[in-house]
Amino acid sequence: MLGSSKFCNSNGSNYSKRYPMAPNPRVAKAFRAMKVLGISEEKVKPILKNLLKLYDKNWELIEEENYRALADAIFDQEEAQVTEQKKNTDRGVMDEEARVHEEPERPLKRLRLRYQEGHVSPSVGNSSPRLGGTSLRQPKVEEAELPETCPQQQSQDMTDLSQSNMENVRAGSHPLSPQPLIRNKGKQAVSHKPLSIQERFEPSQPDSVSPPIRLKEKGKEPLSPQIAQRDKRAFSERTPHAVHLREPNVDRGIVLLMKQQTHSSHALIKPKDEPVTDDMPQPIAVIHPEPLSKGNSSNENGSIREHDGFEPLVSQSVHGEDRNVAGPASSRERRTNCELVSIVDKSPANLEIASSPSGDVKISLTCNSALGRPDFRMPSIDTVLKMVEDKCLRSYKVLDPNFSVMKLMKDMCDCFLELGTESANESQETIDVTPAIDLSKQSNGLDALGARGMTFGPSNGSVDTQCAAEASESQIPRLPPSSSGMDDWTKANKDNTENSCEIDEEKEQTNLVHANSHSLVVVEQRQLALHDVNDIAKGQEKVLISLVNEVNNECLPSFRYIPQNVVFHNANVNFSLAQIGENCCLTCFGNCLSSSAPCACAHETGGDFAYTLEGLVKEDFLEECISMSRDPQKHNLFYCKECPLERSKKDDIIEPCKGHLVRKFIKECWWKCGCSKQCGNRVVQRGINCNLQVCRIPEGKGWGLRTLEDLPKGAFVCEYVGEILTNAELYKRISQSPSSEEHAYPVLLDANWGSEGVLKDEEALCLDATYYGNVARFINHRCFDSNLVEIPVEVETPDHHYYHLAFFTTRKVEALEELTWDYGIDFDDHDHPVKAFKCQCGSEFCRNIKRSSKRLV
Ligand SMILES: C[S@@+](CC[C@H](N)C(=O)[O-])C[C@H]1O[C@@H](n2cnc3c(N)ncnc32)[C@H](O)[C@@H]1O
Repeated sequence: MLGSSKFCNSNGSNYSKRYPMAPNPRVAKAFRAMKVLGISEEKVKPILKNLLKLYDKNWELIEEENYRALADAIFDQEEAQVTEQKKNTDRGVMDEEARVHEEPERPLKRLRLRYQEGHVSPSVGNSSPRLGGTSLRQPKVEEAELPETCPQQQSQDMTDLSQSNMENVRAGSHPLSPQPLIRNKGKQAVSHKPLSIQERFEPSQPDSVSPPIRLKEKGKEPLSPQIAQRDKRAFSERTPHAVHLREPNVDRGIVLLMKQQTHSSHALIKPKDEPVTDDMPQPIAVIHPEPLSKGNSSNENGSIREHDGFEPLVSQSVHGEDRNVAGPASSRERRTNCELVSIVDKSPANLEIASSPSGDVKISLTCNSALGRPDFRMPSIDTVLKMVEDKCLRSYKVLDPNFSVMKLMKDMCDCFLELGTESANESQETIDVTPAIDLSKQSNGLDALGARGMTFGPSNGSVDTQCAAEASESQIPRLPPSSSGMDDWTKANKDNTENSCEIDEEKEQTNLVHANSHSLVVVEQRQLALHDVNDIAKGQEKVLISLVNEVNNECLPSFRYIPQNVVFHNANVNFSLAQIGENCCLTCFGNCLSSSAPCACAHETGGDFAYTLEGLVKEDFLEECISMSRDPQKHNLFYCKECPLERSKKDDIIEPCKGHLVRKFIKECWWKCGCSKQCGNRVVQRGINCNLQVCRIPEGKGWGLRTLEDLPKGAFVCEYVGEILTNAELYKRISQSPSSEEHAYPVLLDANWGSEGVLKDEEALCLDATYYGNVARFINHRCFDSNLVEIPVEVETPDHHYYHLAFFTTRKVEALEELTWDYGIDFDDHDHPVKAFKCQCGSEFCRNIKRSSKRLV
């Protein structure tokens, strides 16, 4: 309940008397709030009235931050009166600095200071004299750190200004001549008129001494019409110099602006018109992490806070000794000559760094009400702030005599540009997977172009220490536990454009984790990428892989192109590199294929190499592989005692193993061998070498892959690349997938299961190219007489749990022929987690058709 005293003004008069009607409770509350600050009702009333008028009765603006606007307006008026009085008594104008120090802090001011202190970045805050730190020193400003000019960008910026801001400009406009602008990370100084350091930092004239930058008091200026006008003028001074730098493809901007030196005849560029307001720190940087759509400068209440762009929510000033390189101590009050200015209506959040050459620094973050807008993406500001904090602020010891505001500003711009660049790259590129073992970097590695290897490696500490360092030199792509591919994948919105078929992806981000043997995990945020019709691999392969659709308007399914396998989190692909050394052909030399005695790698293929000198798979080896594929029953089938596949189904009763082919492996030489990187026993690891094209297949098979050149029999085409998963992981994935048809891209790595006892779940691996894959994910199935055959290829490890699955031609293939392989599907197995499709392979031996006709009969 409200006591009567709360309704009394300082004179004891009662509201009910003053207001015959019941007093507006908001008015009463305002009076009460001011009373707490020791301000009488009498004083409050006229100002409140004015404010209500000014804010068009928008009480929220008056009430916010505990009636800050009201209190500020009252203090401003008081200040104006005091100044007037002082003038009248002919005591001269007191320097504002002195006044600030002499004035006891009024209650609200103290409150505000505390508030501001609490929000200041720690590094700067710590240096604050208020917080017991030492004074900031005069920053050393180097010529090289001074910014460039860019008149075009100025004009660009002008067009970027919102209508309301333009009105501000018009209201108090005093256009200034073009100023040097910060560009190109602020490194080089390019001005219309080259200026010497002296010109930039000549001492101020005594009468132009401005007060030291003090804590910015939000809401202080624009509360009275005059003050509002002053703020407009301040804005007008800035806008002509604002430059809105935009990163290509990045919807964010940095607005850079040179602040004109206004007080001194030795100013950087002499002002012709308006002086700069003395009492506000001059922002040197305002970062716009995410500009919003044009033309909306209102906050959610529909009101426009014109000054928000210049008045930081948080700020800190630190006073320092004078360390001016070019002038005496009096120059401490001068301001730095450059600033970055926000365009309020476009930016939901601004980061400002303001300083004076005397070392006063203000860092502020302003978040306006645009935060609630759907197009506002908060993570970016977090990222920006964190980066700025880490890279700039923490690394700056502001007490360091070498501290330079210009350097700080430059670093900050660098951070921001870096972020912008990263973002631009993200939006353009497909996934960038660093090979786990970058063979090209090894001492006797492969040729730079061709060197490839599997991208898995030690991750659970089971790696021999001798080799761990080698392995950990590069990162091992692993998918994070949280990323189940399917879970993380957002189906792309499809958008057809005239000459391209692009995935207009949602802003979904998927993580790819690179882990190394030290379990260092780096999570990379990647956005889905557009497919480039000229090269869906986007330069990740040695050759371009183009894309055409001459059949319909459909676009490629959403996936990320990876040139090498990546490890999904549970897959156990650890192996001991040391073991490889033991059996490896350390003594081989040059090209193993032309050596008189085959090296140890040939043991795997019966003492003879699988490749010809031309790099083709030898006829007999190839034919055996083809035969295995076409007629598995004629070959060695292995039946597990307890099949990991059946186990993965998680049925109550584990069904008997259906059998696995015991396949023939090719073992390639690699960097541990003594041979050269041109050794002919290195084929698959060199990657795709022929001209391939992803194209739409008319016969209802969706997309397919074709060759654009004639290929001889036994030629390597590509390997099947995807995520390395355990079968358990795959089954889980499939069961969680809305449609098993979506999951049409797994292949089992069971070629060596027969040589094992009971396989552990984590040893039963497969490749899934649904979400991450290479060009092989487009190869369609053909029963029996396909023109490709898959051959297991061992490169890095004798551990046959993991291997490369490589495709070689089964015959001569002509240019433009579709490439196919026999998936080995049993079309009668309705128990299989991946639903079989209705085969359209067109082969006269189609197993699907046969079965249908049998049934009909
Ligand atoms: C590895 S993908 C091949 C690329 C796929 N066509 C696409 O558009 O992305 C396998 C899927 O392609 C389709 N497919 C492959 N071979 C097929 C065939 N012979 N007949 C019908 N559909 C086939 C099936 O939908 C199958 O699940």
